[in-house]
Amino acid sequence: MTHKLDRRPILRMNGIGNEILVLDLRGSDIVLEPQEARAIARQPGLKFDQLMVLHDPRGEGADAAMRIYNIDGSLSAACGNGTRCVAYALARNGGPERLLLETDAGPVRSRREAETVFTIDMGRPRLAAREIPLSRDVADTTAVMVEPKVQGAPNFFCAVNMGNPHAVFFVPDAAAVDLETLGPALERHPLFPERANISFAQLLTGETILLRVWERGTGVTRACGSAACATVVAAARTGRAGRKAVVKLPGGDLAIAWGEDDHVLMTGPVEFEFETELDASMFEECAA
Ligand SMILES: N[C@H](CCC[C@H](N)C(=O)O)C(=O)O
Repeated sequence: MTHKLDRRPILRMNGIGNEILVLDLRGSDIVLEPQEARAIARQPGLKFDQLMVLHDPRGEGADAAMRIYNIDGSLSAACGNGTRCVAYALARNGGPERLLLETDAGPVRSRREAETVFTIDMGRPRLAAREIPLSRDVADTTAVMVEPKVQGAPNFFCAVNMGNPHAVFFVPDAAAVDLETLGPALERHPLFPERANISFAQLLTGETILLRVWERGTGVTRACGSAACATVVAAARTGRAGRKAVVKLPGGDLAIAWGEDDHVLMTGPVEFEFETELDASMFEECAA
């Protein structure tokens, strides 16, 4: 049996514990179906939080276009940790140290800071209710009321779109939050027509924030880069912290800076784990 993805190399990496696969399909017109992404996630050692697939760019000067799959096969237009992994994947073996990547949320730039440390320009946060998107037209997205209420959840959150939708709840003790229960209930709350990534943030100092995240389409992860960006934007908008902060996630730290030009920069490390190949047998169930 043959399959369009047979013998395609795939890299397994992580960005501070966010489990990432990178699949470079440039030079082909192959598009991965959601069920094929889910089939890859079922392979031993290939379970991922996000699968970053590279395609030929549409525009001049861009290095690649990215399609980003969650473990449930749904697509996200942004993934900070995965974008650092892509930057490493293309820079290794003497490739470019600066990239321009196309996403459905607009262009994203990366630059190498050290062997395995990269800064990603995640672009401008979008803050209007229809841009998050929220299903209610609230004027102030810094304090959106959870209505209908969710038992055990705080009543208010700050909404930020970083290319993907985020709800940030500030709590006194992030470790005490029941993420497995509140995460799914809030991800699919009627306020979010496209679902949302759900963050619980605890201010440690004016420039250090502890963060735990339930990711849309994936669940609990050890880190989420776009959520770290959304959290610093939310903290700055509400006067809780400055525009530069270190966000401490279960898998490690990210340095976030919301610049005067409105762009959010995220700096952090990546770890290369292994390279392997896809093979046709992985997709047998998809064909059935
Ligand atoms: N882990 C990613 C975000 C994944 C977001 C995805 N779960 C969605 O928006 O559907 C990050 O580092 O930014």
